[in-house]
Amino acid sequence: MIGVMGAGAFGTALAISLTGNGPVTLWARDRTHIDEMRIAGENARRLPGTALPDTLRLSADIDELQHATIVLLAVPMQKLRTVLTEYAPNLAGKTLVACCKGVELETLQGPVQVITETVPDAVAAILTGPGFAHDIAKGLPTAMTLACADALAGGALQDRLSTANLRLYRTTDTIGSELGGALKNVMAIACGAAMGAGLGESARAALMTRGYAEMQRMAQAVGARAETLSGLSGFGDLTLTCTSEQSRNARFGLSIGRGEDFDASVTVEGAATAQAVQARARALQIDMPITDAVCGLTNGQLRVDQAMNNLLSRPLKEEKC
Ligand SMILES: NC(=O)C1=CN([C@@H]2O[C@H](COP(=O)(O)OP(=O)(O)OC[C@H]3O[C@@H](n4cnc5c(N)ncnc54)[C@H](O)[C@@H]3O)[C@@H](O)[C@H]2O)C=CC1
Ligand SMILES: O=C(CO)COP(=O)(O)O
Repeated sequence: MIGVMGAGAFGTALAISLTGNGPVTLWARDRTHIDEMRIAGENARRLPGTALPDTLRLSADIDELQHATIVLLAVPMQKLRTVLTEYAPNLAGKTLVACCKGVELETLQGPVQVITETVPDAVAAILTGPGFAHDIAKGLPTAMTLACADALAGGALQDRLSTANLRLYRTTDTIGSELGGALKNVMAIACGAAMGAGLGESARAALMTRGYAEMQRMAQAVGARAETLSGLSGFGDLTLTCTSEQSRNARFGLSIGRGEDFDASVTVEGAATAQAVQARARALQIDMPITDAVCGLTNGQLRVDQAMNNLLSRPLKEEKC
């Protein structure tokens, strides 16, 4: 049995998709939400419009994941440690697959390291890459990355979690995979802000490309493989997120560019991640000007015109990572 913790958009979409492979239990901490989903036959709060399969088990009782060998962790990055710490006794010895994208603000760690610290005897993996919850829930064709440092366990997970429409590629590079997914959200905020402020598609292409150079710089400084960043979890997800208004990070950026308010209850991973990455980049003396710009935009210290001016007035340089 596969367990999914977190009945948000992504957890629900993965749970729907995986029911074709065998028994799945979707767990949420909020019993009222579970009852609502049982009555409505859909997750109206987070994934309206897609029916939940009859075979999908819904539960607010963590003991129902007792027989799950694999548990997907589909909660926001900044909540991952709290959830894992609370339920560590229930999760010991299982294969835990992070489905979140980001860097923890307090520790500057990614999801795999957070799993390893909180549930030391678990096998830790991450599922990341270009895929919107709504697309996956509808069964549209999607390809993503499954990263696990243990190659054997990663191969087994790839088999268990791939479906007819969700094609997983495996890697042992967990650091590169999680950084790609975390950093693309920062770049999506930058791209959204540029589009919202009317700076144009050429500016967006420049931000995506130089943003990708920043992603490569940071990833390689912390031991990731360059090829991982050029794959689905890096370049693939950067492309999707920076060019689609389905992305909440891009929409958040758009609202900044347009000077509009944004619903604070929407999960936007890139804002906290930008601050965490900036702190890590400073400690490692890595130049990340677009990340700096996003920090300034999201903490209200910079307007879009000031942020763009900072980027444009940097010394001219040779094009490289
Ligand atoms: N929505 C999407 O298209 C995709 C999302 N992701 C990633 O998945 C992660 C989750 O995102 P979504 O599901 O979209 O967000 P969401 O906002 O739809 O859902 C988050 C869920 O986490 C639950 N949650 C929050 N704190 C919790 C806690 N302490 N204990 C238990 N549950 C808690 C919330 O109740 C909510 O149901 C993010 O890191 C996101 O980047 C990755 C790929 C696609
Ligand atoms: O990560 C995603 C698609 O791969 C979803 O992006 P948002 O979190 O910006 O909506």
